[in-house]
Formats: sequence, C-alpha cells, structure tokens
Amino acid sequence: MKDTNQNGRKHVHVACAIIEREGLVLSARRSASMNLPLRWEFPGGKIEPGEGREECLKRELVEEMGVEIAVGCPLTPTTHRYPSFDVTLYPYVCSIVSGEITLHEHSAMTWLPPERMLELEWADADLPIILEYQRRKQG
Ligand SMILES: Nc1nc2c([nH]c(=O)n2[C@@H]2O[C@H](COP(=O)(O)OP(=O)(O)OP(=O)(O)O)[C@@H](O)[C@H]2O)c(=O)[nH]1
Repeated sequence: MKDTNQNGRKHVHVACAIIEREGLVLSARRSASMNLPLRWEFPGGKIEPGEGREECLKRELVEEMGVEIAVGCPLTPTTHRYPSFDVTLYPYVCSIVSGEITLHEHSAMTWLPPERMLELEWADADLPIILEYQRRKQG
C-alpha cells in the first residue's frame, strides 16, 4: 500500500493487535526514543508492501514481543491525522498461542480489564478503537 497520499503527505497503514487473555487486554507503552514517546498503543506495525494485514500482525508480534498469535475478529479501521503524518489502523482481536512475552521495542506493558483501558495515555489514533472495543464488551 502506498505510504504517501496525493498531497505528498506521509500516510502509514498499520495493523494492530488487541490481545485478550482471561478477560484482560494487553497494552504496550512506546519507548522514549520512538515517535509518540511513552504513549500506550496496541502492538503491531506498518504493513509491508505485498503483505496481508494478518501476516503483518503475526510477524510484528514475533519481532516486538517474541510470541505467536492467532488473529481473530477485525474491528473498524480508523484513520487519524497527526501533525506530521496520517495513519490508518487496522485492529484485530487476537490471542497468544505460544511463547512468553519479552519486550524487544516497548518500554512497558500491562494487562487491563477493557473498562480501565482509558486510564492510560494512548496514542490519539487509538481512541476510536478502544471505544468500539469497550462497546462490544458491554453489549
Ligand atoms: N503499532 C501501533 N502503532 C500505532 C498505534 N497507534 C498509532 O498511532 N500508531 C502509529 O503507527 C505507526 C506504527 O509504525 P511502527 O510501529 O511500524 O513504526 P515506529 O514508529 O516504531 O517506527 P518508525 O516510524 O520510525 O519506522 C507509528 O507511527 C505509531 O505512532 C498502535 O496502536 N499500534
């Protein structure tokens, strides 16, 4: 997928994993040296050329956390305009099928019940995803 739009503005397409375990959800904190430093996000990353979204997620979770995941239900993709780039996030509900999490890129992680997720300071693009996920859990 192209990573600039018609205006020459950077637009990244990112698959992200809402990983569930025993009623809790995994949140990961970006490191101080990443862009959006210290914001919380879902693990995942940019979809490479020719790569499927689910394939991307499985690759990213091995690279970032050393775990194999099963990719489940998609949530609604959402596009957000940051000052210096645009991002479209493609969220999927996932579970870990093997491995123990080791953080290779993030500075922290936490498992929270869905209703407490907004206590963290999230990357702005994630808010619609969290709200949709919370609505699904309540309904
Ligand atoms: N993985 C992930 N990225 C997110 C989320 N929300 C969000 O705005 N992003 C943005 O989407 C992009 C994901 O790209 P990435 O993880 O592959 O890249 P990066 O920032 O670590 O490194 P890079 O941009 O220097 O290559 C980042 O710019 C990140 O700020 C999220 O929930 N998960």
